[in-house]
Amino acid sequence: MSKYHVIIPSAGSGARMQSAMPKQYLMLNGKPILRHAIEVFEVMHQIETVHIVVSAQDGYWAPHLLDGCSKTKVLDCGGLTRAESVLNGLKHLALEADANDWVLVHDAARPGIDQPLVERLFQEALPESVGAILALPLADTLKRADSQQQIETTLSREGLWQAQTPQMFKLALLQGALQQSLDRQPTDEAQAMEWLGYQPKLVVGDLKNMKITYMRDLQVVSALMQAATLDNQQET
Ligand SMILES: Nc1ccn([C@@H]2O[C@H](COP(=O)(O)OP(=O)(O)OP(=O)(O)O)[C@@H](O)[C@H]2O)c(=O)n1
Ligand SMILES: C[C@](O)(CO)[C@H](O)COP(=O)(O)O
Repeated sequence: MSKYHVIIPSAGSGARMQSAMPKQYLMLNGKPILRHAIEVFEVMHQIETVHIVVSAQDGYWAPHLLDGCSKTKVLDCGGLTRAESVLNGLKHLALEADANDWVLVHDAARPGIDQPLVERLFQEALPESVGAILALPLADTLKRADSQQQIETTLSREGLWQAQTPQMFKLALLQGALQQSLDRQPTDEAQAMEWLGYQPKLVVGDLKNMKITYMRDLQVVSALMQAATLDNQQET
């Protein structure tokens, strides 16, 4: 029976956020951003291990960030790119997990993940599928800008999705794909798999699982997460 492991890339500098510290350490709804995802995976019985990959240099990691966690370990093997951080985490995981285990890669900068979304990924990543990612079909019209930031053309949004995470693949397959494509800097795990000719499944995610990239995203994600919590409380 395949097991499920999680790698949380959390070694970025958050340059686009322009905050005093890397964005994954900023407080959101009462806890550091990186803590939200850790707590979701910690309580899921399907998840065997969680490894959070941090930068050995960022100086913000502190052991208390894993208080109360029993299956999460920190790896200070963050790389220069997200793909490198993920690959370094996979190399460590490969020392203790089976090649055929599933690994879910989830951005620390996506605190809005929740258990139903992860279980949707499990259910819809068909057994014969090579893997799957959470994603959202594009809702807005797409424009391409020229160098003057004027509209050059309108692009069809037919069939276009915005990738989210987790992105779930078999451990050895993903490690090999990232190893082979590192110099091409895949923007996500799925792209490394696509370059090998695979077609991972797209599973509908949620707006609250958006990536915190810019300062303005903090309020949006905070509000979406609080609204979801209220909805859950009203349903119970
Ligand atoms: N060398 C890197 C770069 C990014 N990440 C992680 O990958 C996730 C998504 O990346 P992104 O939003 O681009 O984060 P940053 O690279 O920190 O942001 P920026 O591009 O604005 O610097 C984040 O959780 C980030 O910490 C990582 O582990 N290692
Ligand atoms: C993996 C990802 O979050 C999917 O949308 C995205 O590719 C990360 O990109 P970033 O530039 O590292 O934020």
